Amino acid sequence: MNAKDLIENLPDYQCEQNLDMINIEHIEMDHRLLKTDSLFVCIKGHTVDGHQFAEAAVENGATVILAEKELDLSVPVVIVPDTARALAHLANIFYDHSSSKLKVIGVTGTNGKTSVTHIIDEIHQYAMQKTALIGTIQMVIDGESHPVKNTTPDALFLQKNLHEMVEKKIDVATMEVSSHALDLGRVHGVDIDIAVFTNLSQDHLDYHQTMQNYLYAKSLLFSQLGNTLKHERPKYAIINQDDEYAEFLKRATAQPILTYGVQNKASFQAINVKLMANGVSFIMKTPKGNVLIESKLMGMFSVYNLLAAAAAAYASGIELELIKNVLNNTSGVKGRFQPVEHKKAFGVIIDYAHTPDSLENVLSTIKRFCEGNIHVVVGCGGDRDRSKRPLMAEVSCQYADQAIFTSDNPRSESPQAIIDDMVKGLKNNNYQTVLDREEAIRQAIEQANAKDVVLIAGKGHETYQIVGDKVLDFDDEKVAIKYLNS
Ligand SMILES: CC(=O)N[C@H]1[C@@H](OP(=O)(O)OP(=O)(O)OC[C@H]2O[C@@H](n3ccc(=O)[nH]c3=O)[C@H](O)[C@@H]2O)O[C@H](CO)[C@@H](O)[C@@H]1O[C@H](C)C(=O)N[C@@H](C)C(=O)N[C@H](CCC(=O)O)C(=O)O
Ligand SMILES: Nc1ncnc2c1ncn2[C@@H]1O[C@H](COP(=O)(O)OP(=O)(O)OP(=O)(O)O)[C@@H](O)[C@H]1O
Ligand SMILES: N[C@H](CCC[C@H](N)C(=O)O)C(=O)O
Ligand SMILES: [Mg+2]
Repeated sequence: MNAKDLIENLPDYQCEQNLDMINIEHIEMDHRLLKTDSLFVCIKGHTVDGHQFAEAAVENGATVILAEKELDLSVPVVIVPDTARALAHLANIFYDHSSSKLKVIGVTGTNGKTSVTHIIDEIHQYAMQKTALIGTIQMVIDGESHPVKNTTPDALFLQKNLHEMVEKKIDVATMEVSSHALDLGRVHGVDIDIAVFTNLSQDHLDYHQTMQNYLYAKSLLFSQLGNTLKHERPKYAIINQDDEYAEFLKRATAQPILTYGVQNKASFQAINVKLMANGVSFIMKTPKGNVLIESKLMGMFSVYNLLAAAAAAYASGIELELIKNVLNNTSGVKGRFQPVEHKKAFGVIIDYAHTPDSLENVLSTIKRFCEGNIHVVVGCGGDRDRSKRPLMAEVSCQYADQAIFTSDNPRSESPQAIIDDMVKGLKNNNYQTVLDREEAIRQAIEQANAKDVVLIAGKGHETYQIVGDKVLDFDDEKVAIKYLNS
């Protein structure tokens, strides 16, 4: 693409040099990945300032630099007030507004995004549509898996892959939209058709500082719904009517709304809910009549996830009978309330609960059917919201008979200091602290008797432990199996 034609799309830029004869084949924000004929965008990050790589970028093949300040370089420098915003805008144009050429479903909320996106994706696949999925675990394009760094990728990765999806004739892309992504504008320009809200509870206060800021970030998915210049499909907001922030989020959007819930009247409402030891059942009231749902997924939180996915699929035009079939057959996501297969007389469950609310949901679900004692192994991530640490410890001691507090991705923090934060002020004493996660899992399994349940929480599908800068192999399931078989 001609550099001048591309850059002229920006509302506010300065460039002293001539861009007429320059061809842009790639846009890049990481100088290590540069190819020839590239536009390099300097982003001021949380760790480093990308402007410091501009010179190296030119050496690596950049023919135009987009920056927030003047730089003395041998190639033209385009100056804009905000390079991150400009990048999202330009990537959308460079990749030809790809999001407007396929259906995009975005799911936000503190808990349940991965779970709900997977069910929505399954429903569309069952309806014979070609699908893509972007989220915490991976990006999947028509069955092909790609690794991801973030739950919601940066604008460049996102636009590039939406383009790939259009090339591969994907009908519907379902993506998790994190609050960080919304705050940082990673989805600017993405023409989302159906926006889903799961719930809001405490997490990420290291980043957002207050719950108001966190709520505001989440609300951007709804206030930006339908804001893109080019869009052809109708828009829908899908809101959890039982969440305390439902009304705020409904007011954030001007698009049609479908609600779901259990306690309050909603477009998709679960009545006669039965929470059983082997799943849930309920009557799902819908705008097109009632259907009986009998699912293997566990707990009240799964009822909400099933309703959210059903409402989104309905808004997407899928037949109710088909939605029902998938809800009744879905087996959930790896690392989410996942039973470990073994021959002992107690249960072991791996789960990704890493917030006070999700931990409470999972533990209270176990409490409903556990006939023995509940053991929980849990830690809190380093370089993440510190204020959730004592809350997670308190919930653990409140619902479990025995808690073992251990490490979960300590990152740059001292593992002991994280555990100290967890137990500071804790009134209960039904806990131990075991720094080494493998040893913690071993002890929990050793302590379990017949009919007990061991919950290993916080890491779910993760196959690593981040300690300092090192990413070490660690898989809760494999470790549990090792001690269950010994
Ligand atoms: C705080 C945050 O969101 N950070 C994201 C950000 O990293 P950063 O700001 O530290 O970037 P940086 O390293 O300072 O680099 C700045 C610029 O210099 C460039 N650079 C850097 C080094 C170099 O040698 N050359 C170079 O060109 C980089 O490509 C970048 O353009 O940009 C990176 C690239 O897009 C992201 O991967 C990174 O996510 C980090 C890994 C992260 O942990 N993010 C978390 C907080 C996050 O976003 N989480 C949410 C999930 C939350 C949930 O599940 O609810 C998510 O969506 O993943
Ligand atoms: N609707 C829900 N409400 C509360 N807790 C839930 C809900 N759905 C799932 N959970 C719990 O939260 C954990 C994480 O679920 P999931 O991975 O679907 O959430 P997420 O929003 O994608 O999380 P992340 O922000 O880390 O990507 C699950 O393992 C389960 O314990
Ligand atoms: N998306 C969440 C995942 C947390 C998973 C937990 N294992 C941890 O590392 O804290 C985060 O990045 O905060
Ligand atoms: Mg997720």
